[in-house]
Amino acid sequence: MELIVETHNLTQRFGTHLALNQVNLSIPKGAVYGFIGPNGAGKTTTMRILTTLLQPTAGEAFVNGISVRQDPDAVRKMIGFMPDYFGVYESMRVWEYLDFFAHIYGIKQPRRTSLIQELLQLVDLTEKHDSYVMNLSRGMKQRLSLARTMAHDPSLLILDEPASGLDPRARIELRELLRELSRMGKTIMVSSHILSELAEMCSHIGIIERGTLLASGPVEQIMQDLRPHKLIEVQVLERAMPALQMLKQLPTINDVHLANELADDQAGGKLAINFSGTAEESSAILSNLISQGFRVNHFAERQSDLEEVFLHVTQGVVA
Ligand SMILES: Nc1ncnc2c1ncn2[C@@H]1O[C@H](COP(=O)(O)OP(=O)(O)OP(=O)(O)O)[C@@H](O)[C@H]1O
Repeated sequence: MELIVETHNLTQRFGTHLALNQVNLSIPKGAVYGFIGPNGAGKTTTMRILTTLLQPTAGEAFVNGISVRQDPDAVRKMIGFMPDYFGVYESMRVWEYLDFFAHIYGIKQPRRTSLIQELLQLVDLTEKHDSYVMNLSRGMKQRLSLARTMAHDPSLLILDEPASGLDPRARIELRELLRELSRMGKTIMVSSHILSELAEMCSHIGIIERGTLLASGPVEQIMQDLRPHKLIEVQVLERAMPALQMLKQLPTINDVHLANELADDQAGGKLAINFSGTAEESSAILSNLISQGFRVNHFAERQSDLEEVFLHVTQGVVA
């Protein structure tokens, strides 16, 4: 597994306050890495170090194997950073805003003009080419800001709380955009203090609290490690009671109960399975039901699981 971000005992002090405490991050190339923690956990501080805006007190951070301390210029070329504030560009037109940043990145004409068209198309703002930034919605501003971070074609995007303050539609649009960027081969590190904002779009997550990295890795693995007990919901079209009896016999199941009242023994219904096995074992439960003639029309792990992992790991303490 090739890593694009690696930190070794990364530590940051502000006076006597320990904002990061020996953080060891590993982000594989191509990952969508959700960096999650409550307010004040140290997310922005980590991102500022990775983007070379802040020198760490101790420890090391590498991007594509290059040290942020030793060669910050090379690191900057590989990173697109979207901070959690937009900045004061309200009286610029959309194209001027992108032109300004592309110019700073050293992109010459006529390439700059075509690049602006490409970036606007990517973030679905082509029609806003001549609009003033101040007239854009918050979601549009976020997408424009994201377009800006892409101007020099970086391989790593670091996005600080991009979904904060967005309405549900804008959030979905942002999620789609991040998926598209991921398909284009970008590695994305994205922070939030709300896990559900990130849960569906991340391949990996890191959970940080009070400067300490509590867990980090592929989403599935974190779920497996931190919340061995899962809840599987099953719905059968009929014979819920016999299905319950059958499931009780399976050795991989800790407990199973009916999740709704049944009209009679032959009625269909919902079952809730408490289970701590692997994905293969959960698939075997489904095979068992089907091979014994039960007609299953729903079989799923409960969606709130990741949220529970987060609550379980963090204590919700604000530093
Ligand atoms: N320049 C600074 N000087 C002093 N303290 C700082 C500075 N920057 C951050 N801190 C402190 O370090 C801790 C971590 O802050 P950081 O901004 O990294 O948290 P965060 O996880 O990004 O939180 P949020 O979700 O609120 O943005 C906080 O206690 C914060 O007050």
